Amino acid sequence: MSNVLLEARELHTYYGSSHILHGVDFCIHKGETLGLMGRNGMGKTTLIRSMLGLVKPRHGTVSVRGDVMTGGPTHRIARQGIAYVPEGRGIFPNLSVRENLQMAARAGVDGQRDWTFERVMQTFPRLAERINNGGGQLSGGEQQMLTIGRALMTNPDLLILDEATEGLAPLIVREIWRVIREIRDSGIATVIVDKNHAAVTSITDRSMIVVKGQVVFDGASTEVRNNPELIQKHLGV
Ligand SMILES: Nc1ncnc2c1ncn2[C@@H]1O[C@H](COP(=O)(O)OP(=O)(O)OP(=O)(O)O)[C@@H](O)[C@H]1O
Repeated sequence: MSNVLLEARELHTYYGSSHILHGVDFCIHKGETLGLMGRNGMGKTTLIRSMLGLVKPRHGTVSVRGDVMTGGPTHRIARQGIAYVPEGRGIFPNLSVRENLQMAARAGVDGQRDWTFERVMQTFPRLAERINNGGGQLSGGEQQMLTIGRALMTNPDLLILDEATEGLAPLIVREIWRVIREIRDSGIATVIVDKNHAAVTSITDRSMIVVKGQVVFDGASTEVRNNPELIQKHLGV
């Protein structure tokens, strides 16, 4: 049996008449960690949205565990063990931290319940201290942690993190990287989009670089790390 979790072939996605993705191929396997990199506006988020059924690609196919599911529906793709932490935050501000987490709880595709409320509390001690606070009362960093906690409560096989550290204070950023490492080590496959290419390439097995809606690199993260020219050309500021 193949262990590909999520795969895309030849994706072309448009917003109105703007052609954003130009034939993108993508795949991630069980337990794999993948960095998705590229400068602003190159199409990383659009690629993720195209695979999750949040925007319908005009050409190409998306398959989840080998089943073609191009264009969604998103909830069916999520039920296949794929959790998405979008840029910006997706929590319920009027519910407490506890309620936010508990309402997301479910068993994974294979019935696994590794990520319990207690384990999320252990992973995010800061959230444990705020358990009865409303989601809206949390700092930006705590809200980001709660969003990741909610995703973990679904016991996913794949977690997609889009700019999880964006705009957060250095101390919180460090804590989020620690958590991402812990998630990776627990065996959950992860796709990590982040501007910090040094952090991304040190935590992932594989990296993809997207330039103007096309994949210009797909290979070992160590190859990116050891190639300053590649970094300068496609990722440097
Ligand atoms: N809803 C939308 N309608 C029209 N154009 C959009 C929309 N969302 C994104 N775009 C455009 O599509 C292109 C790709 O955007 P996308 O968000 O996928 O890039 P990105 O690589 O994720 O970069 P960023 O880090 O800035 O999010 C950009 O030119 C952006 O302006």
